[in-house]
Amino acid sequence: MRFLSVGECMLELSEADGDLWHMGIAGDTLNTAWYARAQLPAQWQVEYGTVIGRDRFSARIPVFLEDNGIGTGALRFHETRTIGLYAITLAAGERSFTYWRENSAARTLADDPQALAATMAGAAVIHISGITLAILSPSGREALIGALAQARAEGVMTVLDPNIRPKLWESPHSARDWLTRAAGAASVILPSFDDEAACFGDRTPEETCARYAASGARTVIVKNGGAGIMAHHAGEDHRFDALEQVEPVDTTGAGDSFNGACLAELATGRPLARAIAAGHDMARRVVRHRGALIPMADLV
Ligand SMILES: O=C(O)C(=O)C[C@H](O)[C@H](O)CO
Repeated sequence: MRFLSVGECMLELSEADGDLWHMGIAGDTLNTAWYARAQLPAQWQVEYGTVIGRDRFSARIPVFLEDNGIGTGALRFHETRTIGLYAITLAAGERSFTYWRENSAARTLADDPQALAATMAGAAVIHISGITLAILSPSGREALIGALAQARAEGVMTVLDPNIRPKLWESPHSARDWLTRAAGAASVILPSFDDEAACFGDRTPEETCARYAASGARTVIVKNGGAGIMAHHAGEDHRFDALEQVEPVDTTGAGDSFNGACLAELATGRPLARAIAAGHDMARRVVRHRGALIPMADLV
């Protein structure tokens, strides 16, 4: 069984001490693959699909993936571009990002629809995010949504986390339009309420859940920063209580880690409540750690 996550991973700078910064590798879809790897049984293959360059910084990516049990069969190469970079700044544990990624190799990941389809062939789960869409050209977005819709029609679990980053979209209108189209190709949608409220004007998690359920997804789980979760699954609505809150050190990757653990449980046929509990447990660990990724050795 193959779990494939497609998007952009970057060099990640997180503050260490004054002018010293720690360099890691992260990116929302990679983060989700990472936590899915930690949660899935060993017989599952987890792969990360992106485009990287031929330079030394890009060369770190396949080594990093392989060292951590993530397959590189879906990696492709751009001859002249390189990978992007982002830095995390923190205010009372809440993160914000600065990006240097305008011309990254990953922006070309859907330029060749045949190569994209070959990457996706044979996967049981395909995960993308709103960031994957936001970085693409309009024709790349069309190609990616088309490939996802095709996979869904063939019975693949197709997953969208809208993960809305206003800085990456041309306009709020464009974000709403493309995300609504992508939602129509997803069987599982994992939005975060605060992002959706800001972009779509949803007043409650119930509204977010109903809007995405109307696009035809089998499963919608509305993350809410550890507060109560609203979900829709197999035609029914469900509410899950808030869990005990933890004091965050850095919230980077919280939603992605929730996705990874939760999807691992759903993909292996576990009940919704167990999948949500696994997602929460993972996210509570991640917010107590600096940067998006807890070392794999500490997870498995
Ligand atoms: O913002 C992005 O594009 C990133 O992928 C950086 C972070 O790792 C991600 O946003 C966390 O969800």
